[in-house]
Amino acid sequence: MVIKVAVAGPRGRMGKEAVATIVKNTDFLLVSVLDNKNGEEFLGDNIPIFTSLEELIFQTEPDVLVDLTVPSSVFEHAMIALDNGVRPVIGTTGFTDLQLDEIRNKVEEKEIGCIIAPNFSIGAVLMMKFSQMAAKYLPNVEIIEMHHDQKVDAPSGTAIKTAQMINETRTIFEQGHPDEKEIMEGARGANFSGMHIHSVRMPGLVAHQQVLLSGEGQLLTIRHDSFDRTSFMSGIVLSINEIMKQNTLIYGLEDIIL
Ligand SMILES: NC(=O)C1=CN([C@@H]2O[C@H](COP(=O)(O)OP(=O)(O)OC[C@H]3O[C@@H](n4cnc5c(N)ncnc54)[C@H](O)[C@@H]3O)[C@@H](O)[C@H]2O)C=CC1
Ligand SMILES: O=C(O)C1=N[C@H](C(=O)O)C[C@H](O)C1
Repeated sequence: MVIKVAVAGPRGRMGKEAVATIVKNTDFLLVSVLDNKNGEEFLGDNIPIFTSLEELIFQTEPDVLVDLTVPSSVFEHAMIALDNGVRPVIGTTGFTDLQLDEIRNKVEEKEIGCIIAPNFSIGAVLMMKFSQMAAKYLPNVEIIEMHHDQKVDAPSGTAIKTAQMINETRTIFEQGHPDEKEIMEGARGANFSGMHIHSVRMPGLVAHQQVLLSGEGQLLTIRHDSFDRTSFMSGIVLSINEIMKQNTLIYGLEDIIL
């Protein structure tokens, strides 16, 4: 069966790459795209562009909505898709915990699958998993994520997910000196259960993260680099195929890849 796919954010950095990947894949049919800044009626020769998700769903009946937009619209897209029986595959980051809970509840109510993948690249998923394993033995953790300077959310979705996974194996404690004081605000980064997350934004970067884990007299560094957005595409293909078989919320690809 060919899977009918719609893409939200088709003209963004990730959206363009995803559209090209989906069009090339003979298991998928790109039926429509959702963009907030329209001007034309079609993307390429014949893919209709919509500015209303409800209208897109009504007219083109996708099985899956791939969302690669912005933190301020992704939650609404996910809820509309689920309410209309369309399975979301979400790469957009910047969800709040409350929004994640609401999506989880909606997925349970509707009994259709939804994937939220903070990072679609296999290397990044392995970096998160290895960091989770290592933190059990080396519980002093600092996460340094580095991205291009057009990114609107900080910390990155990958850094938050890494910290959440580490939190499952690391005994919670406040790192650093008990009397530590920031002379300049933000010097120690964000604090997640006592471990710290630092966000770097610079032109020329794509998506990079290193996790520093230390113990007595030793430091382990686990690093992943995405040099190109093609690194995310196999995860998007896997997610579109997988979500057709699922009826729960999958948050992070580690549960379906590893
Ligand atoms: N999960 C993953 O592996 C990855 C996730 N991302 C995330 O994907 C998202 C997009 O990243 P980029 O492509 O770099 O951003 P971008 O800014 O290049 O693209 C976003 C696109 O969404 C469009 N857009 C904004 N609001 C919209 C709406 N309401 N409806 C439809 N389209 C809308 C914009 O016009 C823009 O073309 C970000 O949240 C980023 O963090 C990025 C790379 C990998
Ligand atoms: O905005 C990006 O570029 C990326 N966003 C995701 C995140 O916030 O973790 C995934 C990847 O790091 C690229």
